[in-house]
Amino acid sequence: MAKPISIEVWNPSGKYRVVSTKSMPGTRWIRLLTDQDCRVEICTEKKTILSVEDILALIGEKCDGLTEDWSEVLFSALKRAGGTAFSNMAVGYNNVDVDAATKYGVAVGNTPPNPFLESANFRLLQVGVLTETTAELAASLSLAAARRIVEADQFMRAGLYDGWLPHLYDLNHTLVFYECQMVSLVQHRLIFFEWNDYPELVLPIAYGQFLQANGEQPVTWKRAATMEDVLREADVISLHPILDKTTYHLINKERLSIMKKDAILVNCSRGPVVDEAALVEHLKVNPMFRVGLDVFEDEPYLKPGLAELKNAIVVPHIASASKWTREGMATLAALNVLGKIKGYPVWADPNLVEPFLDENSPPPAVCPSIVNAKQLVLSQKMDALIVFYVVMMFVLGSFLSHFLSCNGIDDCSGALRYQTESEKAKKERRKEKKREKKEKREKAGQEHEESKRSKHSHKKRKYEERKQLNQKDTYNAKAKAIAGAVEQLEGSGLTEEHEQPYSIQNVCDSSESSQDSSKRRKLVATNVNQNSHGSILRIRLPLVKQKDATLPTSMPIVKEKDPMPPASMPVLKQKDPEPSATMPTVKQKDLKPPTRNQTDLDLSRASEEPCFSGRRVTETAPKMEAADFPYGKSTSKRSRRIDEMERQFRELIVDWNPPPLQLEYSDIGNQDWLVGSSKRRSSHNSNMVKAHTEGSLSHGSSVPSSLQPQARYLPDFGTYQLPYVIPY
Ligand SMILES: O=C(O)[C@H](O)CO
Repeated sequence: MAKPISIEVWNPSGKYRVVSTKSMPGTRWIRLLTDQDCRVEICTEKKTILSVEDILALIGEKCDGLTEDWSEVLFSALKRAGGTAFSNMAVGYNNVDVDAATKYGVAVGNTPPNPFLESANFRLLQVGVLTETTAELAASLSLAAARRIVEADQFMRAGLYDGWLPHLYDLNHTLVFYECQMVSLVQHRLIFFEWNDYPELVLPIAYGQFLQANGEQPVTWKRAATMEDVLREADVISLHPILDKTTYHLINKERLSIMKKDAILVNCSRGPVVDEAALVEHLKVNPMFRVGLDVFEDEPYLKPGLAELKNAIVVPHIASASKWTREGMATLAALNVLGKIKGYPVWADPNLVEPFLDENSPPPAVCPSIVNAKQLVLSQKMDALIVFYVVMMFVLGSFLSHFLSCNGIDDCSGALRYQTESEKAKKERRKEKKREKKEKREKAGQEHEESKRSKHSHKKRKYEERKQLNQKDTYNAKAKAIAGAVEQLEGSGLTEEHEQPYSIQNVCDSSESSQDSSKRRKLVATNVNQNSHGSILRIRLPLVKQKDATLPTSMPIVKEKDPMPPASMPVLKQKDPEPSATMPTVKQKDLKPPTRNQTDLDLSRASEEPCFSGRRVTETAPKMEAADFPYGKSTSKRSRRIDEMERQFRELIVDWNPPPLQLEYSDIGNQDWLVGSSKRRSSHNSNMVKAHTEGSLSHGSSVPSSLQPQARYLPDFGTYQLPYVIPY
């Protein structure tokens, strides 16, 4: 039976029993535990190192957590007592059998920095609780060794100093740091000591960046390919590895032998990293070789002979010995235990310790650093800063993606896409509407001119119609070619656009159009579906002004109240009836040949235009039959009806050739009673006909076919004047 261990108890009625084998710096760690219903027992034994029996006695029969050097025996004892948490008050945990702890389901905490946790390198300047303090000591030992401070101190105490000498204790060294997370921070401290005037400092990139960021000239640095290279070249070597089987006796007899005879070796990591016995021998035969040691192979003991060597500086494992660091370590150790007892998740970024160390705010409800968290499958928790960072990256990513796509840049493939900015589209639409209104005004004026044009012979009109038909055919051919080219482009994926068009931007989109907006939407949808891969390519053809706007264009003109979907062909004015040879800007919907609804448009136009014989309609009709017409039976019926009417109109009126007349007397010109106010306008026509009639009479011949009566359009009445009027 082990003798009783002296303890002090905090919060005796606490639900959870937490034992500390040492009195740790500060009181915050105690408060954090007691606030969470923990009874805290602190060993007050004068012994620095407790025996296994002592610890077993401390554990007792019920213990929830504890801090001290630990092995299988202790972990099994802790397990038996119901304990699930252990924490080292140290970053290093070579004193802990982590596998045994894991076997007994006990979480092992440490006090970061922890270079071997995945998140350790998350932030460049993340320092943990020990880093800077350790760096300070490494730098101090380097400087002390380099400047022979301890020797100089002893020299003075021995009364040997009798005046200044030119070569007393001078030195010029290169610094090298081997395998450490703390390099940049060690160097940070070195800059604090203004060691950057040394000719060749071997430094990490991060330090150079740090200096530059602070407006300083980066010191030169280089990265050695092998450790041997470092050892051969360096004047000062500071060791900061963890201790495991790969770093045990890292510095041995052979490696010592390749180092410069006046090199400096510093060790603030773990004693067994250096073969201390070999070191003692090396120091003896190389009096200018110096060491600064914070840790020892048989700590707390020194290898025989070391204590007598003047070229060795030895300090009692004080690398972490600053108030802030040591109190911070105590806090982190306590929070590891508390977090496990409470079932908190594990902090995902253990080197980020500030949230735990801020005395003015409660620490996060997490375990700061559990080294066997993965093995125990403990859940992780990111700190708010990391979450914020991740969220921001996501938001920025989305924004960037949106920005790229809005600017026609495919962020995945890098391919360019046509622009789709709705702003641009709106502007275009506004322009289009203005243009359309202007056209309508012009047309209205042109229709007034129309009566003047009646002097055109039927032949000429037919010629013009044919010409227009040719133009239309040419246009259709070109439009087809363009559509083909566009299809190719679409196929190539170079110009694809992955959204529905905002509207169809041609005259049909006029605000004056009574076209039902839902129909417009339907049309959009239809066309979208027609697109094999769902992409839409928009190219707009420039509107070309007509030279003579009075004549019907070969392209359909959309009437205001046309209930049908917009024509697929754009308005093309006559000035340049051919489509532009340059790449036109036609919207994708504009690429189809005219469809049935265009016929309606044509017909409606024809019904206004006396010169419009209907032939064009007849000729266009077969094409339209073949055209893709997705609007259902009723519309086809209607079209057929219109076709029929058109045909009758043509047969009865347009193409009607009356039999030769024996004109005894004609009162054909005397139609004023019929047209009333249009008398003045029509009088010219009447007179003309009359003159011809009279001429015929005088020649006694039949009326030439060109003078055969025709239906005429009376624009003021919006109706036709038939060749023969039967008064009633
Ligand atoms: O590992 C550590 O944390 C240090 O060696 C303690 O000072």
